[in-house]
Amino acid sequence: MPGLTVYPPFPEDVPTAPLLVVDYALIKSGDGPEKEKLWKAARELGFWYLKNHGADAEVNGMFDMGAETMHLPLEEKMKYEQGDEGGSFGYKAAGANAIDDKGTRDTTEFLNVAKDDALAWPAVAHRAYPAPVYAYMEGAVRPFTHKALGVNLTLLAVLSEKLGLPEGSLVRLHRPEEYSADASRFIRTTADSHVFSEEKALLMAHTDFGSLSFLHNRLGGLQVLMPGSDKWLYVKPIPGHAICNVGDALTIFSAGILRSNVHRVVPPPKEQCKYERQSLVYFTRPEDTAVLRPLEGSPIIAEAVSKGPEKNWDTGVTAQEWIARRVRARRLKNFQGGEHFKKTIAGTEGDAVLARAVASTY
Ligand SMILES: O=C(O)CCC(=O)C(=O)O
Ligand SMILES: [Fe+2]
Repeated sequence: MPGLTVYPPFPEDVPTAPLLVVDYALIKSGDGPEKEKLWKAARELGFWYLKNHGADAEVNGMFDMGAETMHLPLEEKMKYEQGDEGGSFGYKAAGANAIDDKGTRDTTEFLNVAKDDALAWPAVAHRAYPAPVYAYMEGAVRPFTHKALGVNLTLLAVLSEKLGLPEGSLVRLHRPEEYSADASRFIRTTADSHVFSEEKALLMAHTDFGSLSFLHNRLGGLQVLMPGSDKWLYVKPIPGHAICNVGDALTIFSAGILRSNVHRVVPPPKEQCKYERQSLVYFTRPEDTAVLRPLEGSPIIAEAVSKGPEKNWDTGVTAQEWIARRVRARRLKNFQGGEHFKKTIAGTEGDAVLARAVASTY
């Protein structure tokens, strides 16, 4: 069973990013200092560890589901490919995406299972998935979706309060029963594509499109671009600790107060690179129809808007449009040269930061 693989430990002599550790049990009990820690992490690095999240069993079930799916013949997985039109649910084959402005093919495959399909099952909300998704639906996919929703909505409520928004503002933009691009993603790169090199990104430098990501890593490879620098640092996986991060939508809703930080995935460090890398993430994204612009009713957001008039945070697009554009831009079939790629893929990080991040990768 995949869950039984024993990996070499993350090397001790590799520098790592200083993520704060937030205790979800304390957050749930309303602990003031812990909420303050989350607030600090979400503004400064935009990444933090989350312990005591209570989803370990569901995460393990999802790794089993994902491994079974990935071991299906390519021909079978291709029946569920996400396509080139900007839809992100379903399977994405290795090589379907560009990872840089030269149009280099990626080597990462993944499967995105929509929250809407998990919650609607046995009815279908959006589409069909490979058989293991259904075999694990009751045992892992639905329970993981529920746990991830619970965690992320709880964190959103705290961030909403800290932003000084009217009660429930952020949670109301993420109602589980409304359609959204929320999804559980299982990611795999095989060991033969891991030549240990920080120059070879498995997942290009990017920011996440949505609101909050709830990530589970067993091997290293994830790196964050340290704010205000050109320095990439590994995020060390810690058993039982999720890695959480802020995505573009929260940056826009808060007029830049919350940080959607640039990150990437490179081959796992040292001995770890001999192993297939698998990871699991739940993306919480705003409801499809939510318009991405700073939220009303918070004095500090209003102040951030007035202080930064050079940055127009009002995108004028819905969450659905924002995500579809960025997904579409990555597909190699839609590649129309470097300038077009950089323009269509851009998130909230600003052209200069992304250009620097991409340039320093390749
Ligand atoms: O695999 C990982 O560690 C990170 C994945 C990621 O950043 C993403 O899918 O957006
Ligand atoms: Fe990401």
